Amino acid sequence: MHNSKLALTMEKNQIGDYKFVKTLGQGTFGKVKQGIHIHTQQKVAIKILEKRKITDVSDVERVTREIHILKIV
Ligand SMILES: Nc1ncnc2c1ncn2[C@@H]1O[C@H](COP(=O)(O)OP(=O)(O)OP(=O)(O)O)[C@@H](O)[C@H]1O
Repeated sequence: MHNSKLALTMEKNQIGDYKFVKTLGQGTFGKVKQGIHIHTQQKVAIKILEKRKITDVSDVERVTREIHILKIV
């Protein structure tokens, strides 16, 4: 499976071409930050999953389902 995200580098305030602007909220599995594309200024929401919080099979299923739904859009 092709996954370009694997090639992204993460610095303190930036991931790939997106700079972190601020924290939007906190969910069960991690934080959601507002990001802005460094060239186009497009604003996005970036969910940062904390692997240690994904503990059982139902967590994996929930996270996987959300990733699949977001990929369709
Ligand atoms: N696209 C978005 N735009 C703005 N804020 C967002 C966006 N996505 C998430 N947030 C904020 O981040 C918080 C955490 O989102 P996240 O999807 O991780 O968890 P949740 O759905 O609120 O809760 P849970 O993880 O328990 O299901 C949200 O409650 C919201 O405040």
